[in-house]
Amino acid sequence: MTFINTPDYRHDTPERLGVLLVNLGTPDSPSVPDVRRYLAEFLSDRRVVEMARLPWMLLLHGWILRTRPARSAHAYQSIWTQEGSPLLEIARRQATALQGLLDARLGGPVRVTLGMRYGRPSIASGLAELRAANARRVLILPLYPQYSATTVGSVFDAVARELMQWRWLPELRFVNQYHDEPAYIEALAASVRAHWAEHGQAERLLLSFHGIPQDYFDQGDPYFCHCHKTARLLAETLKLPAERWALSFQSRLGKQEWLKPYTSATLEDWGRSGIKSVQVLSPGFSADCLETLEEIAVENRKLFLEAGGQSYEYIHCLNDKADHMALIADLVVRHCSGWPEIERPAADANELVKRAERARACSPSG
Ligand SMILES: C=CC1=C(C)c2cc3[nH]c(cc4nc(cc5[nH]c(cc1n2)c(C)c5CCC(=O)O)C(CCC(=O)O)=C4C)c(C)c3C=C
Ligand SMILES: [Fe+2]
Ligand SMILES: [Fe+2]
Repeated sequence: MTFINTPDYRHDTPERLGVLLVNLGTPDSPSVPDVRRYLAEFLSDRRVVEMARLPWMLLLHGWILRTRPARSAHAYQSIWTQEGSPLLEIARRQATALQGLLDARLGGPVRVTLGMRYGRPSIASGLAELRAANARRVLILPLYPQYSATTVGSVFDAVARELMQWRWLPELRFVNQYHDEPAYIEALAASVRAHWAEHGQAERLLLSFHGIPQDYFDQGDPYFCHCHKTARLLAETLKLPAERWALSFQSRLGKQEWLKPYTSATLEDWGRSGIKSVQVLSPGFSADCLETLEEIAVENRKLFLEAGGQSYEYIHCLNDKADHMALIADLVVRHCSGWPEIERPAADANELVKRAERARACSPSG
């Protein structure tokens, strides 16, 4: 076997714990060629599109990648900022905040890096940074609260594919989901309450999650159930009666049936049936992105107002809010329990040096 990614860890420097924060990823720029490249990578993922390969590749390259990039690029241009794509910029802020929290709590033995499932910085580059930091233990933390094979499963594939090329593997742990974590539900509830304190309460609260094809759920993907549990716990925490809120699924693509009810249809129904004011939250997105800033905040607003609604407010994702990042830091600490960086933090910095010295005795160069 040829290992492409050598040389490996070092014997002579203190060991660290690495945290790879992962999110979906975004194009390098909102230009049509960059969006096409991004969509080609994303939509070639077998976890995302389960259709038989040959017909899907013909459809993808023969039609979708010739038509969709222009439309998607236009949408990306509308949300792009000086800092670039909101998803990536927020992910960077999240990584910085998490590093700060873990440093304050553990005194410095943890290195946080970022890896995007599609586009850059890649999962491979994030793992390489962790290896360069001598992170012998690694926690993979996909920032998807609800598990789906299309997202979390796909992150696993990318990590495994990269590590197949390493000779010296890290110890590895993986966060699968955190859809019912009390601190996550409480952070969502706090963001809704803060919005209510400033703007008052609308007639209805819509909890809109990214959809997946219905067929994936029928075959066993637990995503639908995770979304429902998150929504129920949030409504209970907010003490919202059933008639004041609903759950829906957005971002449908293609002609097949996706999870229902659709966000767009729900908002149109509400507008037509005399509901005047709504607030919309997307609890499944840990960071604002195209799907919230354009599809929810702009497109769906238009649908509701055209159907007769009068007031439409979008409540932002948790992004790098303090309570959100504190819960992520807590997830890290709990998932890494038993590992030395967590169990014997700052007070034992000397111990780390001593261990590095002991290890040097058996390194080829030592
Ligand atoms: C076949 C398609 C798709 C599945 C299944 C899917 C699942 C899924 N996606 C997210 C989160 C995000 N998706 C985003 C954008 C996006 N999603 C799809 C397709 C599927 N997603 C496409 C083609 C796009 C690109 C934009 C477009 O052309 O419409 C984003 C935003 C990325 C950004 O750059 O801002 C996120 C985030 C989840 C959580 C999910 C399943 C649970
Ligand atoms: Fe998506
Ligand atoms: Fe979308």
